[in-house]
Amino acid sequence: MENGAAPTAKPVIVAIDGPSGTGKSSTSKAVAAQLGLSYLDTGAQYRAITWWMVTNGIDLEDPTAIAAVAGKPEIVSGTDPAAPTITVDGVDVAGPIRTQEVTSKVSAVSAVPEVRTRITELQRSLAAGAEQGIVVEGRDIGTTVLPDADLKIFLTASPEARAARRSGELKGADLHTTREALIKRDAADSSRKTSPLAKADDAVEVDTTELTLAQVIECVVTLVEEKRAGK
Ligand SMILES: Nc1ncnc2c1ncn2[C@@H]1O[C@H](COP(=O)(O)OP(=O)(O)OP(=O)(O)O)[C@@H](O)[C@H]1O
Ligand SMILES: Nc1ccn([C@H]2C[C@H](O)[C@@H](COP(=O)(O)O)O2)c(=O)n1
Repeated sequence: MENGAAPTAKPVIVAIDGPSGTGKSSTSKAVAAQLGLSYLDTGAQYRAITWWMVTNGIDLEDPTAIAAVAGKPEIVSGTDPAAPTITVDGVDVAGPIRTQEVTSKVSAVSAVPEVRTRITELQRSLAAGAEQGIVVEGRDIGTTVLPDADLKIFLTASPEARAARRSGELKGADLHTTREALIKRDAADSSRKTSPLAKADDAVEVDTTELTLAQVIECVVTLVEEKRAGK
């Protein structure tokens, strides 16, 4: 190098999409931490705006009512993979956005185009500001939010494996009920008109059904490293 400075790696943008319980959050966080990248959980942003709507008594059966207030809450995501944060109007909502009530309503709110436009702007701005690069996980990252991402991954797993993982988290939750709820949410997320859950044509599909989390992380780290090496 002319000035003697070490060459700096170009920021890398990684998009990880897939249905619920395929391991997007666990994988993305670990890959980002291992590679020194930022991390963005876009589902948390949709959950945060849903939490705000529930808290403020917005009629979630009425897309026009949702659209009218979509610009009101200020949503801030912290992108350190070791300690990701999410606030709404300065309130830490990391816990409240994981309640059953929010989970059951988030698909309806996230289907409203004005909500998606708002949240997509936030996501693009965070990705553009990530100095080392970022791992962004969600449903439409490779197709809509960051179509020029350096690497796109689409995680899948059987409904049975996903339900077993979720039941393990929700101590004692009934496997059948959990499986049905996952399938219902996936159907809603895949069938909405605006940027549905979908695999980008140029995404690498990884079926995690028979893989441990450690194996999935290793697989994605290798794919990012190969991409960075120009392979
Ligand atoms: N390959 C795997 N094998 C076993 N368990 C896994 C695997 N990947 C993830 N898990 C576990 O499954 C659960 C769900 O994973 P995670 O939250 O990462 O999925 P997700 O795709 O982000 O789900 P959602 O979209 O609903 O947020 C977690 O408890 C996680 O530890
Ligand atoms: N890019 C995204 C991310 C999430 N959503 C919606 C659809 C999901 O059911 C919901 C919650 O996501 P999770 O926390 O389970 O990852 O948010 C979306 O529409 N687009």
